[in-house]
Amino acid sequence: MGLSDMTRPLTDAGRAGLAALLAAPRDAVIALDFDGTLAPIVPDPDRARADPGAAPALRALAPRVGAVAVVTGRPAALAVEYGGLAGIDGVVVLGHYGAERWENGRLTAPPPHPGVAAVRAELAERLAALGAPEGTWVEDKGRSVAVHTRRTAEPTAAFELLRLPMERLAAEHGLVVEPGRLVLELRPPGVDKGAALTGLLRERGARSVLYAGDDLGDVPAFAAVEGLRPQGVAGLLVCSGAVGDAPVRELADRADLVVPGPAGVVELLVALGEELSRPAAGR
Ligand SMILES: O=P(O)(O)OC[C@H]1O[C@H](O[C@H]2O[C@H](CO)[C@@H](O)[C@H](O)[C@H]2O)[C@H](O)[C@@H](O)[C@@H]1O
Repeated sequence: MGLSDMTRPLTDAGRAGLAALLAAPRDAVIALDFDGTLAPIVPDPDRARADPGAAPALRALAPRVGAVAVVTGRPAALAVEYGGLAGIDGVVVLGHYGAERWENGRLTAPPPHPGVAAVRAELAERLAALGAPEGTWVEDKGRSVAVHTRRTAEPTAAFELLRLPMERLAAEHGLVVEPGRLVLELRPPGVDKGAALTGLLRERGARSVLYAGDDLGDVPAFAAVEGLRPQGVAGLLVCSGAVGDAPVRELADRADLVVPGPAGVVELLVALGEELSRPAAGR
């Protein structure tokens, strides 16, 4: 297939990022968000699965680059399961915004934050008292709890109704709210995808990075890539423009390339794999 017009960056910085990745792939990290980037958005988070082309594309890329990483708000083990990543050598999964790390079948994680248990105990009563509309659904993620409004009759209105009260509840217990696509996640502070990505890039001595994301939780990773460019790490920022929902404007505006959802991300990954499998000078 090769790099088509759809998979070519539109900015000078993005073209420089892609050129650096192709010239020295072993010095490159390819890092991807999960929901909305590798997996299409669906109403029930338990049913989210990576695009069928994602795992084969990552399997082809992993031996050719410095690292392939999935950087997600999901528990790392769930992203491994829903992504079909278990048997792919060289994939690192940074879960819970970087609090967890899965690599070679091993999960490392800090002890749970006590505020999560406190919020868990109070949440149902608080939501009822706030008049949370029917369809409001709580995802218990172990290290955090996420309040989803996608399945209510008016998801955006429900999200706005709950946003401030959830911020207050989180603060009462030393947590923060991570807003996402029709979801308010109450989670421990001190981690974000920017710090998680930067740590991995430093660990691998990366000289280039491709990062693809679709949601507000990916903004710190975009900012990290932008901040590393002047330090000599070339970066290609890809926005997975959600199919169905409007794309997150902040990401689309900062991206070097916008692709149509997970199918577009997979098309890009496949094209990169093919490009890297061709014999080329210097590789
Ligand atoms: O960092 P990510 O991998 O993008 O995870 C962010 C959140 O994704 C999930 O919620 C989103 O996807 C769901 C399934 O498609 C969708 O129903 C929901 O509306 C989206 O917000 C996940 O459920 C959350 O726990 C993650 O934090």
